Amino acid sequence: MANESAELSPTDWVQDQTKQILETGTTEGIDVLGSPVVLLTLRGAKTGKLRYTPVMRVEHDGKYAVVASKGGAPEHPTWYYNIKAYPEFPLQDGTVTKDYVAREVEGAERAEWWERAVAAYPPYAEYQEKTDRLIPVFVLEPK
Ligand SMILES: C[C@H](OP(=O)(O)OC[C@@H](O)[C@@H](O)[C@@H](O)Cn1c2nc(=O)[nH]c(=O)c-2cc2ccc(O)cc21)C(=O)N[C@@H](CCC(=O)N[C@@H](CCC(=O)O)C(=O)O)C(=O)O
Repeated sequence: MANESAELSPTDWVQDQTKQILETGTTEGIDVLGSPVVLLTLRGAKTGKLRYTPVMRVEHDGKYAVVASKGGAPEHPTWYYNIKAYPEFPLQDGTVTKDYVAREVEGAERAEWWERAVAAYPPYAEYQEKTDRLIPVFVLEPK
């Protein structure tokens, strides 16, 4: 997977942040409202293309949560379907890239990780207020 080239987001600010990570070789120094970011490389559910997808960094005990918030929009980000289709993918945190397996979580496990996510990036709480869509949470465990 590493040698296949991946696509950048069509969204300018996301593309800019991804380019910075690729050029500097680290996610260090990339933030959204002061909170750190990690970089996923996901495979498109329909096209099979690799796609760089930055998300907020929510880490605990070597596991990560990935929150399909899309700013509280009424619909899931399309990358939600990419993870559902191809749940094994690399995550870059700082200069380290490792493979993880993602699992959508619910109930008490989701609540536990949602708390961690809001602690890492408080605007997630506002996003959930904005929509009656239950914002999906994936937990990523090292492969
Ligand atoms: C615009 C669209 O974006 P999206 O997948 O809906 O995701 C929207 C955003 O969530 C995405 O840009 C995130 O990276 C934004 N984002 C976060 N988004 C979040 O939802 N949560 C976060 O925590 C988050 C943090 C974050 C930090 C930094 C940063 O720069 C961006 C951040 C997109 O990229 N479309 C592409 C790809 C579409 C795609 O993935 N197609 C799939 C098919 C998908 C399907 O089955 O429908 C395929 O190729 O097969 C396109 O239209 O060409």
